[in-house]
Amino acid sequence: MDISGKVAIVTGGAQGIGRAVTECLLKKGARGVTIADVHEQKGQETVNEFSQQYDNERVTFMYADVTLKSQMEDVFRKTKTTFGRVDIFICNAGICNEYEWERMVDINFTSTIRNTYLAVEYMGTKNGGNGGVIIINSSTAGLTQFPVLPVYSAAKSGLVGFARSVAVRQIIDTKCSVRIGILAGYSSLFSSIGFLLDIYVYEHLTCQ
Ligand SMILES: NC(=O)c1ccc[n+]([C@@H]2O[C@H](COP(=O)([O-])OP(=O)(O)OC[C@H]3O[C@@H](n4cnc5c(N)ncnc54)[C@H](O)[C@@H]3O)[C@@H](O)[C@H]2O)c1
Ligand SMILES: CC[C@@H](O)/C=C/C=C\C[C@@H](O)/C=C/C=C/C=C\[C@@H](O)CCCC(=O)O
Repeated sequence: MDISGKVAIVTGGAQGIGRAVTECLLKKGARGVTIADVHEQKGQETVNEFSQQYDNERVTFMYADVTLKSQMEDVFRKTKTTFGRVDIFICNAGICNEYEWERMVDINFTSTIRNTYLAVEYMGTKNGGNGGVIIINSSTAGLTQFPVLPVYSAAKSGLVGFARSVAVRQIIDTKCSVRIGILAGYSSLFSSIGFLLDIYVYEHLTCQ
């Protein structure tokens, strides 16, 4: 995809993968990128750094919790006002915490679906948008079992099922010119998080 002149929203872009994707979009010539994240300090730091490196008119931070519809609506509305359009939605924000599994399902799964529909509403040609691309950040844990992170794995599997089904039916492509894709990355963090998170599963799923 030719990124030049395109406008993107990246959830969870204050740090980690979302930050790297934001930088990649800027390097490839995106006209504007909005980082939507709950980590205000990191978000501002990232924007300050990228503004110096790339051009301060091209990247902006908005405090937004992906689980709150009104805040995400604000993100789409303001991005459109600031940059004139929205072409790319990187649905990346996520947490990994089996102790707070209900919140994890809300952030990693439920909100991703809600915000995908919101993105289609804003980018789709049906409502006067230019069409676009949605990328959902799942995980290899969504393609296979992950014994130490069962709920994380379930939520990420759900995203794969959702994106595949939407893509195969081609509803949003044909009616709205919006394409959907899914990322399923692996990790180099296992040696540290694997041990810590296994404790929860041990406490709750064993009968000893
Ligand atoms: N790191 C990996 O190895 C790996 C591998 C595969 C998939 N993933 C997925 O990639 C995505 C990003 O992972 P990461 O490693 O960069 O994580 P990270 O913790 O470094 O960054 C996640 C970002 O999401 C933000 N965030 C969390 N909850 C939010 C909310 N409710 N609303 C808005 N923003 C919120 C955080 O503030 C943070 O800036 C996640 O969805 C994760 O599941 C990560
Ligand atoms: C959201 C915060 C982020 O930083 C946390 C990421 C947590 C996990 C990374 C995950 O997305 C990748 C998972 C890949 C799993 C693949 C297969 C497993 O079965 C491998 C298990 C390996 C092991 O047990 O050591």
